[in-house]
Amino acid sequence: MPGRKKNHHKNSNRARHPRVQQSSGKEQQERHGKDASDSPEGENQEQEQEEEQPFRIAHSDIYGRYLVASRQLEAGETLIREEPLAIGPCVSGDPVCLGCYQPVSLGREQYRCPGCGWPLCGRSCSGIKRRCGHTEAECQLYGDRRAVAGELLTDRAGPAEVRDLYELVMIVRILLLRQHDPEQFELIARMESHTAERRLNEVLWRHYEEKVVQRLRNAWRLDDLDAEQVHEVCGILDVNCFEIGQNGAKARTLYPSAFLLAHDCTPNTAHTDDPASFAILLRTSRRVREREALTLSYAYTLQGTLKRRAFMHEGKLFWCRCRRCADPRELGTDCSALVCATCRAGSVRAEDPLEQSGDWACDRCSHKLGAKDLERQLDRINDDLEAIDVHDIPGLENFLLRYRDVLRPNHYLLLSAKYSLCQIYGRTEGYLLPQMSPEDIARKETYCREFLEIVDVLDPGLTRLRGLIMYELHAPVMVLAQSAIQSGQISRQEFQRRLKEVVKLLQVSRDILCLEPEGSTENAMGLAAADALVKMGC
Ligand SMILES: C[S@@+](CC[C@H](N)C(=O)[O-])C[C@H]1O[C@@H](n2cnc3c(N)ncnc32)[C@H](O)[C@@H]1O
Repeated sequence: MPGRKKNHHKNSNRARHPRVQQSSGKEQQERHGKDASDSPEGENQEQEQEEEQPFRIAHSDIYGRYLVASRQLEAGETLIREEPLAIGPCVSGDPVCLGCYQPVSLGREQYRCPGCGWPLCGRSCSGIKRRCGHTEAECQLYGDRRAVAGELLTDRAGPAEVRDLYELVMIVRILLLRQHDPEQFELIARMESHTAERRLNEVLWRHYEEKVVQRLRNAWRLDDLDAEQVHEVCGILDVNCFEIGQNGAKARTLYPSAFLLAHDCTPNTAHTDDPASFAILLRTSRRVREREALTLSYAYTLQGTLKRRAFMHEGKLFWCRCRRCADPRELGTDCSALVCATCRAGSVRAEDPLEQSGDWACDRCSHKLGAKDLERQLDRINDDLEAIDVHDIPGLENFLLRYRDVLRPNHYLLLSAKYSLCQIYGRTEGYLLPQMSPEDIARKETYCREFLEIVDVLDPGLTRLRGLIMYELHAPVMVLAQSAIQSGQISRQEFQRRLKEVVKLLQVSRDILCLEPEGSTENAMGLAAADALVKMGC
């Protein structure tokens, strides 16, 4: 889930988000799943005051600590706006500037920090000597270890080496906080790390022992390193980090209270981040009942149950058992179903989706498939999709054709291709709207509608995906309506009906996308929607 701004005071995080209240002892004992409309007992005056706050902390055996709505919340209410306690590059093979997290190259021409040799976007990067960027303390530490840090980052370094070096940055930053800002460090140290469970996973534990603890101790000569504490920090990062970034920047962040949100595969909040301060802006995406858990999705919502659950289990150490995960049809979307390879008529779905390694079965014949085989098949199809250039319209169309007899139409891999097509039809040379045939325009409209139907169920309300797809949909509806009225194919009345739909699509996408931070691509689309409405006289 995740700038450059004036130095923020260490207390600013706490000042800029609503005060988080602890819930009553009674509520802390409450298990998740209890009817959210139950009225809390033992309400007192103090609690009445708390009603002013949009949320408070509760506790359950399943979620641990989590946030609940302290009153009914309407869609679009701001819940949290807070700056990160810690920020650093994501764990990937892509080098970024340590100040602003924009991509950099590792070639000779790339500007480097004179102090430590790490690549920076330029000497005027706004993140230099800033708390949310490349600090003096970090520069000195790396500078003293040039031979094991910055100097290895050349264009001869492979992606694994680059990844390993960048992975250390945020860990080192948190360890530096321990010395330079113990109060902030303490807030991070209180986050869930799942260290005991992680220790049982030999592969994972060895990775962090070799790539992090031993490297920092032996190569980086951080002699006073407490190995347990480093493992704890690694766990905290894996469990609590948001991946953020706008306009090409990519960073991971820890926030003082947003980390408390529980996961749900159809969440009731949406968030974005401010490109200048890296602050998270968290809002309700739909109406939330009093005492309902506030949730966000830790995984990409438009993935199948098998993948989402595996992701959560691997990184966050829990098996999701939400309503969507428990339903073989994923709330009616069927976005994990396959076409039966035996009878070619039935649909293959998980017999019990909460049983990760259980069988998948056809609803028409006796065909069954083990989850492992299915995973391998899906991985192969996914590799095929990944191999297609994001602007390759014929390639993506061909992908849809190739797999239409293998995957059900709403399967998440087909949806992923359709989503790309929704965005590139009308924006790619050769397929700009005036260049497109009526058939291609109608195809864009169909993909947008199919995608929107699923997003309405899986990521409903004021969510970025809905805003984006509605903006994409308005154009083909408008163009086709205009050509249909001009050629006399539709009546004036039908034309008016279609125009009304265009206005509605633009209004909703404007309302959603204008919530995105200024300067972001999404916000620009929101402004374009607003502009189009003005031109239409609305
Ligand atoms: C980012 S932390 C959330 C805060 C955490 N509950 C705490 O007390 O610090 C993520 C962890 O919360 C728990 N969690 C969140 N959502 C959950 C869910 N839907 N089911 C089970 N556990 C969940 C898991 O232990 C997960 O690793």
